[in-house]
Amino acid sequence: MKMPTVKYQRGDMVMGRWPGSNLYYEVKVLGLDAKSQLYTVIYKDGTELELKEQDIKSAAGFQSRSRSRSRSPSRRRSRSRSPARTTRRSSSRTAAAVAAAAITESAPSSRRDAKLKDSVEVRLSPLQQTKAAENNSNNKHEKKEENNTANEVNEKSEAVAEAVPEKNQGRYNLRRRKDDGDFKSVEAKVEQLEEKEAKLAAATPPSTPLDFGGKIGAYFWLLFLPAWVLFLLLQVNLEDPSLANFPPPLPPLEAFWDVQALGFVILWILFQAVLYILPVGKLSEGMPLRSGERLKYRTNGFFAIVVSSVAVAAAMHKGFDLTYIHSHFLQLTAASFIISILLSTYLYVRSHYAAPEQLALGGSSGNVVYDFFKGHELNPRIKNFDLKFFCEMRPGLIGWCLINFAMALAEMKHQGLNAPSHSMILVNLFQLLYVVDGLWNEEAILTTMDLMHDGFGFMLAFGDLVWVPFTYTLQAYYLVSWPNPLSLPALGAIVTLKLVGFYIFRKSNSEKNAFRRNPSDTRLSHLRNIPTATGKSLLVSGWWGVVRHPNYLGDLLMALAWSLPCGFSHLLPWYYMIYFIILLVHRDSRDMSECRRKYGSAWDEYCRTVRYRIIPRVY
Ligand SMILES: NC(=O)c1ccc[n+]([C@@H]2O[C@H](COP(=O)([O-])OP(=O)(O)OC[C@H]3O[C@@H](n4cnc5c(N)ncnc54)[C@H](OP(=O)(O)O)[C@@H]3O)[C@@H](O)[C@H]2O)c1
Ligand SMILES: CC(C)=CCC[C@@H](C)[C@H]1CC[C@H]2C3=C(CC[C@]12C)[C@@]1(C)CC[C@H](O)C(C)(C)[C@@H]1CC3
Repeated sequence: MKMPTVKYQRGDMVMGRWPGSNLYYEVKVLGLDAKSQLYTVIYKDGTELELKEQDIKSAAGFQSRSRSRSRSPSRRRSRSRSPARTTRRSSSRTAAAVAAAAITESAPSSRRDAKLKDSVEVRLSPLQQTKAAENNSNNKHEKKEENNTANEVNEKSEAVAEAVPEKNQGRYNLRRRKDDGDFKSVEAKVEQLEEKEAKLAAATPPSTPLDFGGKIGAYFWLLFLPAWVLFLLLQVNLEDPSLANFPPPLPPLEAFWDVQALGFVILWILFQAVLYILPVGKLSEGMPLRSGERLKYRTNGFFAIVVSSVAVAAAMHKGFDLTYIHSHFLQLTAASFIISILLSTYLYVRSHYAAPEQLALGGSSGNVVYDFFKGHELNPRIKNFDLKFFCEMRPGLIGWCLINFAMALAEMKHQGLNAPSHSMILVNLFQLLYVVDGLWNEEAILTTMDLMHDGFGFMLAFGDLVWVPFTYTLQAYYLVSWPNPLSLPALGAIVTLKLVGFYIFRKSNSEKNAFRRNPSDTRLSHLRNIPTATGKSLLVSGWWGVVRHPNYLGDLLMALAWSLPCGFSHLLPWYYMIYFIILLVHRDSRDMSECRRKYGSAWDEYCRTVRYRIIPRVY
C-alpha cells in the first residue's frame, strides 16, 4: 500500500477515537488508504474501522482518568456508544470475552494509578449504594439503558458508570489530568471542547465500503432497474409472454405519456400524504440516530389503508371504472417513474444542505451518481413529514393492493367471469395480508435496515414508488390474461404454505423489534443474547437462534405461495420469487458485513453459534 504522508505505520499501537464519542481506545494500525487518507485500525474487540488522522493519537501522553460529574449529552452519547460498555451483563463466556477484549492493556503508571485511585475513592463514596443496587439487580440497568422509555433507569445507570473507575473500562480521554484545584477551574472549558469534539466525530461519518458494485454499479443499476420494469410490463402484455418472444416490441414514446395518468398518480400520493399527516394514531419513536436523537413517526398506516379502501369504494360507486389501472398500466408506471426521478433529484440536492450527522454512512462516497442512487441523507424530512418512511409505507404499498384489486376486476371483465378466479383471489388475499400486516405493525419498520441505515435516494424512491406497485403486482396482472385453475388439494397446500411463511415472518420480526425496543422486556427474558461492544445485544436463541435471518425465510415461503397460484406455464409470474431470492441473499450479505463492522468479534461469535443464514442446514 502506498502511504504518502504516513504518520502511523502498519502494526503501530495507537489510541483511536471511537466514532461519535470523545473516547479513545488502544487500536492497531492496519494500513492507510492513500486515496481517502483514512487509516484502517482494529480495536481490541475485533471491530475494524477507518479513522481520520486527527482521530488517532500516539499512545504517549495519554492518561487514564476518572469521570467527571458532567452529564453533558455528548458524554451520555459517548458512553452508550463506547466499546467500554461491553462490561455489561451476561454470565456467558462470550460476554466475558468481549468485556476482556475492551479492556486496554496500556496500564497507567503506578504513580498515576495511586492518584487515580484517590480520586476514584472520593467519587465513589456517595455512589456505593447505587453500585450495590447494580449488583443486586444482576446488571438489569444495562439492558434498560437501551429502552427509550426508561429515562430514570438511564440516569441511574449513568451514576453507576461513574462509580466504576474508567481505568477498568479501558477508557481513555484526551484531557490531561490536573490537580483537583485546577481541575474545577478548567472543567467548563474542557466540557465545551469535548462537546465540540464529540459533535464533530458524530457528524463526520466514517466511510463504509460501497455496495451494489460501487460507482460503476450505480450507473448500471440506474439504467438497468427502469429498463427491467419496462421489459416486464411489455412482456406481460404480449399475447404469449414466453421468453421465446424476447425482446418484446418497443411501443412509440407517446404511448408512455398520459397526462391523466400522471394526474391520478399525483392525486394518489397527495391523498396518502394527507392521511399520513392527520393527527390520528400513534407517534412512535425511531431508533437512536448517531446524534443520539430519536425521531418521531406517525404510525397510522392501518388507518390509511382503511380510509383508502372506503375512498376507492366511493369512487367506484360514483362510476369510476377501476380497470382503467389495467388498461393504462404503462402510462401509470411512466408517471410514477417521472415522480421518482424528480423526488430523487430533490433528495440529492437537499442532502447538500443537511447537517453532516444527518447523512447516511453508506451514501456519502462523494461520487454524485453513487450518492444519488444510494441516498445521501438518512431521514429527509419536511418539518415532521418523513419522506422515506412515507414513501416506503404508503403510496406504493397501499397502491399495490389497489392495483391487485383492479386486476381482479379486469380478469372478470376479460374472462367474462362473475367472480375472480381462485388463483386471483389467493394472490389478492395473500398480498393484502402482507401489506395489512406491514401497516398494522408499522412501528416494526423503524428497526429495519432501510430506516436505520440506508439513505433515501433513487434506489428507495424508485423502489417504493415504481418497483413495488408495478412489479409486485405482476402475478395478478399475469392472471388477467392467463388464468390457472387450481385443484382443491393444491389450493389447500398453497394456503398452508402461506400461513407457515407468514407465521415465521411475523413472529421473528416482532421478536427482534420487541428486543430492540426494550431488551429487558420480561416476555423475552427466556432468550439468550450476546452483548456487543456497542451496548446493543444480539439475540442468539428464539427465532434469531435458528438462522441469522428467520424473517427472510418466512418472507421467501410467502413469496413461493404467491407464485404457485399462477402455475408453471410461464416464467414471468415467477419473477418475484427469483428477484426476491437475489434481493434477500444480497441484503443478507450486506447486513452481515454491516454487522461485522459494527459488532466485531461479538458478531463472529454469533455467526459461530448460529451457523446458517436463511435456511436451516442449507444456507
Ligand atoms: N417484500 C420485500 O420486497 C422485502 C424486501 C426486503 C425486506 N423485506 C422484509 O423486510 C423485513 C426487514 O428486513 P431487513 O432487510 O431490514 O432486515 P432485518 O432482519 O429486519 O434487520 C437486520 C438488522 O437486525 C439486527 N439484527 C440482526 N441480527 C440480530 C440478532 N441476532 N439479534 C438482534 N438484532 C439483530 C441488526 O440491526 P441492529 O443490530 O443495528 O439493530 C441488523 O442490521 C424482513 O422481514 C424482510 O423479509 C421485504
Ligand atoms: C429498486 C430495488 C431493486 C430495490 C428497492 C428495494 C425496496 C423495493 C424494498 C427494500 C425494503 C423493502 C421493504 C418492503 C417493501 C419493499 C422494500 C421497500 C416492505 C415495506 C414490504 C411490507 C413488509 O411488511 C415490510 C416488512 C414492512 C417491508 C419492509 C422492507
